[in-house]
Amino acid sequence: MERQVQRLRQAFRSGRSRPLRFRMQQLEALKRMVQEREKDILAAIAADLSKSELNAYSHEVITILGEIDFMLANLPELASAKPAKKNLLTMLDEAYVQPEPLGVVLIIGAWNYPFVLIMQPLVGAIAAGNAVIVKPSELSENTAKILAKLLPQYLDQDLYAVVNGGVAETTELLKQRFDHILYTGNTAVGKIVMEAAAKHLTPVTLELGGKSPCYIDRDCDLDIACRRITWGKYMNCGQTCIAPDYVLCEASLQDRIVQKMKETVKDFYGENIKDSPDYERIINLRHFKRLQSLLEGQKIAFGGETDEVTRYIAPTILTDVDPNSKVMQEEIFGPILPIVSVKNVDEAINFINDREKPLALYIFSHNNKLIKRVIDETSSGGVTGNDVIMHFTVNSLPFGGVGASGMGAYHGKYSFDTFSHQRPCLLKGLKGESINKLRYPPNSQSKLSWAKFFLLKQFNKGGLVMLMVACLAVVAAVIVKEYL
Ligand SMILES: NC(=O)c1ccc[n+]([C@@H]2O[C@H](COP(=O)([O-])OP(=O)(O)OC[C@H]3O[C@@H](n4cnc5c(N)ncnc54)[C@H](O)[C@@H]3O)[C@@H](O)[C@H]2O)c1
Ligand SMILES: CCCCCCCCCCCCCCCC=O
Repeated sequence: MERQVQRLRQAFRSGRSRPLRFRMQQLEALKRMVQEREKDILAAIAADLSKSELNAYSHEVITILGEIDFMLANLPELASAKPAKKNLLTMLDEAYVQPEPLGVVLIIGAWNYPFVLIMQPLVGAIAAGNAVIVKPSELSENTAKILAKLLPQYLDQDLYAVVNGGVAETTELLKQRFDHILYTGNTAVGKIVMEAAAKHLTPVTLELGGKSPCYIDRDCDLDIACRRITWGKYMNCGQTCIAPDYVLCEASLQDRIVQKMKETVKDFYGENIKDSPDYERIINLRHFKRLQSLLEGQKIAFGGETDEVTRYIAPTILTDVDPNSKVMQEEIFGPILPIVSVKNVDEAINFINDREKPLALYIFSHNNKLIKRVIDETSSGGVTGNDVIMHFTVNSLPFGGVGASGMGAYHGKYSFDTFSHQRPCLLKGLKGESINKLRYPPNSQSKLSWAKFFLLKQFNKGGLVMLMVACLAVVAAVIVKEYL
């Protein structure tokens, strides 16, 4: 591992990853890879997640092509130096912010969207000019293999590497020094990553999880709300970081919600859900049994059927759920939707604020003021109003968590910024030395007054005129002294 990281560091030190043209070429190659090897990529995702190739495309590939196109269109501007406002002392100088690559970065992906969760950060890391090691999840082994096979065929092999493996290999990798680590996965491992990074003062982006609440107001279109919640909850068999984890609503709405979601499930997946190509399966037996245990002691209003052989769990809704029951103590990350009754939106807000900050928050209401109030009085990684999941698809929005659901963000411009150092640059001339006497010792009250005047810029309109006059006098004096 150490030799591999050193090799990438040497390649980074060569400066080859910095020229804009090179970065664009690598991104264009990545796009070619996705397009030319689409069938292999879809087959790998499908095999890992028991997913149709249509869903593999719409859940993962489409996002990556969109991200690459965004970066190709915007990279020249993103990577350009940004002129900065100056103060009176530096008004004759050049001040700007220069984005620069961080160095060698590590991207650790998770199994539930195995292609997106490696490729989307990779696009940003390449765009920012870094060398990159990606470590796909060992649980989505087919996607991990295809990435290890294809990326070296399309990308510069000295600057971009794939390391496959599980806990042992990831642990070894985390002993190395990186210039940034973007980790996607559960909170417990997020702490391990952060602890390892701390040893090298490596900044981290932690894309974690949590229980994303979905509040349904009594004043809302229940048909549309239930259709959208059903889509986001049971997509990928509920194994989505920002899936609505549980519903909060007044008790009087519960039965109608169940009925409408039941009808929508039938509409989406047909009479025999098991036969639907659009309904996936649980990733492994460990998660299957974990999810089965969450059903124990619960009132199953809909679904609940399971098949261990195929790791099938039916779209399931639980009603009258006790907030202290097991299903409400951990991220569900499966096709089980608990409904917890609250008296009103005040109680919903308190319920949300009494728990860890979630990765996402959803509110359904006709009342936009209520939606904005819930947003203002709670916190979450992100929000979608009157829908679920969709904030993930807007790459002008930063995607990330807060508190226990993560730190940092990426997507679009935010990926570029995450993998860049925004370097402040001030270029001064060698003239105008007389003004610098203000800061040289010996200090004095007069110098201090001038310093306040030049640096604090606290003056009223009248002072503005005085300022202009004073500036002109100073500039004239400098010109006379320095140039004549
Ligand atoms: N915020 C996001 O963008 C996002 C996206 C997907 C998933 N998630 C969250 O991720 C979680 C599901 O992912 P998961 O954790 O089951 O995925 P996972 O099991 O694939 O693990 C994620 C990565 O961590 C590594 N890993 C696992 N255990 C480790 C250890 N002890 N030491 C070092 N590395 C280790 C794995 O090799 C893998 O690459 C959920 O909480 C979900 O909400 C978040
Ligand atoms: C024609 C409309 C197509 C809409 C496609 C919507 C795709 C949603 C993709 C969601 C991916 C969520 C990944 C979240 C990562 C956490 O698990």
